[in-house]
This record gives sequence, structure tokens and C-alpha cells, in this order.
Amino acid sequence: MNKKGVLLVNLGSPESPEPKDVKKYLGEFLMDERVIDVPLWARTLLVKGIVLNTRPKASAAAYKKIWWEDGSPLIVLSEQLQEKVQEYTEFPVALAMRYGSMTIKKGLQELVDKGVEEVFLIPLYPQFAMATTETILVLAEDIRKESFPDLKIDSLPAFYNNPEYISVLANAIKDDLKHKKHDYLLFSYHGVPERHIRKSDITKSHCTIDGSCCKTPSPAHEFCYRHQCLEVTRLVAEELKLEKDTYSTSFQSRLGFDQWLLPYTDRTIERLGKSGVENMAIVTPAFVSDCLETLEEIAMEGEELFQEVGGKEFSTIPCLNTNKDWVALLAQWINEWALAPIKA
Ligand SMILES: C=CC1=C(C)c2cc3[nH]c(cc4nc(cc5[nH]c(cc1n2)c(C)c5CCC(=O)O)C(CCC(=O)O)=C4C)c(C)c3C=C
Ligand SMILES: [Fe+2]
Ligand SMILES: [Fe+2]
Repeated sequence: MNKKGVLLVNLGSPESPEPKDVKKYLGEFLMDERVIDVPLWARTLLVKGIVLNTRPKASAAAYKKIWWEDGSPLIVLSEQLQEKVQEYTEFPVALAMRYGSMTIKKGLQELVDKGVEEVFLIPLYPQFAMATTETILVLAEDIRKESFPDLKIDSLPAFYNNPEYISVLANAIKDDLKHKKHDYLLFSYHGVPERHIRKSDITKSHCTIDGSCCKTPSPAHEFCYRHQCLEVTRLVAEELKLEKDTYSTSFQSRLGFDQWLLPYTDRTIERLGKSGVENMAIVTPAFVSDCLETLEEIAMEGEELFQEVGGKEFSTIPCLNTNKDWVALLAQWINEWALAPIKA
């Protein structure tokens, strides 16, 4: 039987919170054609001509506020996840990042050096997006063809509606909220430009992004980030028996002038505070590990915004990070794959 191994893949972070490292990281990230999906000349003009001359300083300041002694929270927490998952499975588990120095090529090499012939690639994203899952899968396949042609790679599909994942997430939310005063729960997901949703629509006609398409069954939903985010909210709300009008979905972290998925998280926080919600909690299920977007944009900026408009308590629910049920679920998926590999 072929020797099996696992590669966990997350987004990546700068090497340090210094502007030069943030610039290098943003340069690689934003020049990805699946992140800023415009023709190369326009992407180069936008990223190298504008964003990299303006954003790194502000981003570096934000990273400095959340940086840990051991490094970027996203990297440290992903490493801790890898170690924990490794404790639960006999197969070697490696970790890579889509951007930065912990490359997918190094991760695959580490497994090959251990004699691995079949890899289970796990993009650490519950929902599919062109800018996350797709870019990882495409790059991994390019690297496989070029450097490891005999290696077999299967991948874990988006698991947003997996009942066990939903239970793990719902229980984590419930446990955390036991200690937090809240009368509203906001589910905030990383945003994407609406154009990304249309590009990923395999039917080419389903995703009208008019409020109802994501609720109408369609094969497009296998690759519809918006549908998958809305489903996580719906399923968790069902499991937690949340009452209507005490929760909603929003999208954070927009960049540039395109139309991104609505409603925006910052405007929603503001609206909630102004409309009399005194204590709100916020959960960020597009991320499995806490990162800049949860620790700074939500936990710091979000709280400030809420309190500026009259809100009182603002509680951030941590990502699953190394939650033991989440670790056990990943290990269970790995062991199930090893018995009956999923076709990529
Ligand atoms: C669900 C995951 C993510 C999607 C989808 C996504 C899309 C996306 N992001 C940008 C631009 C930026 N994202 C930044 C940080 C960042 N993004 C994600 C995840 C998704 N991005 C994470 C986990 C992080 C944090 C990384 C960390 O080191 O902690 C940043 C950098 C920070 C900043 O300057 O604001 C940018 C820029 C685009 C354009 C995009 C397109 C679909
Ligand atoms: Fe992002
Ligand atoms: Fe949709």
C-alpha cells in the first residue's frame, strides 16, 4: 500500500510586522491572479503602482498590534494545529502557507522525504473561494506536475455544511458565549468582490447576488462562497436555536473600489450600535485560525466602532484554532480518507 501523508495549507503572513516584510508579503499575495483577478497590466499598476506604496505602512502598524513573541498569530496557531492533529493520526502531517517562505513545495518535499506517495491536501478554509481554496489547489497541482510527478494528491472539499463541522463550531460558540453578555450575534466572514462569485459560477447564470440566488438550490453552490457563508450562519443558528433578529451575516476586510459582498461588517456594527443593541458578540467562521483580520480588524477596530456609536460590550469569539473537537474532526477526516481516498 502507498505511504500516505497530509498537507495542511493556510494563507500565510509576513515574516515580521516591519513594513519591508509586509510589503513583500502583500506583493506576493495581491499579485496572485485569483486574488486581484484583473489583467496582469492592471494588477501590476494597481498593486505595484498604488497598493504597495500606500498600504504596507498601515498594515505593518496593524500587524504590530497583534504580533506575538513567537511570530504571526496565524502562523503560530496553524503550527499548533498541525502539532495537535499529528498527535491524533499515524500519518505524517506537514504545514504550508500559500504565500511566504513556508511554501507548498517545501511542505510536499517534507512529506516526500518521509516516503509519502499519496497526499491529502487540506486547505484550511471551510468555504470555497477562488482567492483561497482554488489558488492553493491550482498551485499544488502545478508544483506536483513540475517537481513530484509520481505523487498523488487528493484534497478535502469545502466543509462548510459538514454536520460534524457545524456541531464543532456551534459548540465552540455556545461554550464561549456562556461567559459573555450579548443580545446579538454577528457572523462576519472575509469578503470577496462580487465579481469573484460570478466567475466561480459553474452554471454561468445562477449567481445574480440579488439576495435570493444563494437560497435557491443550484450546482453553482459547490463553488459559491456567498452561499457557503450564508449556509454556515443558517446551520449554526439552527443548531443553537438562535431567535430571528438576534443574529445576521456580514462581510469584512474589503479592499479597493469594487463592489464586495454586502452587507459590510463595519457598517453592520455601526448600525447595530445605533439601533440600540447594547451587547454584541461576533464570530468569524471564514477563518479557522485567528489572524490579523480577527484580532485587529474585528477585536480592536470593531469594538472601537461599536462603542463609538453607543454600544457597550463587544465580544469576539475565537476561531477554532486548536479546539480539541476540531482537531479530532480533522484527524477523523484524515483517517477516513486513508481508508477510502476522496478523488480530487
Ligand atoms: C476566507 C479567507 C480569505 C479570503 C476569501 C480573502 C480574500 C481577499 N483578501 C484580500 C486582501 C487582503 N487580505 C489580507 C489578510 C488576510 N486575508 C485572509 C483571508 C482571506 N482573504 C487572512 C486570513 C488574512 C490575515 C493574514 C494574517 O497575516 O494574519 C490582507 C492583509 C492585511 C491588510 O493589509 O489588510 C489583504 C490586503 C483580497 C484582495 C481578497 C480577494 C478576494
Ligand atoms: Fe484577505
Ligand atoms: Fe449564490
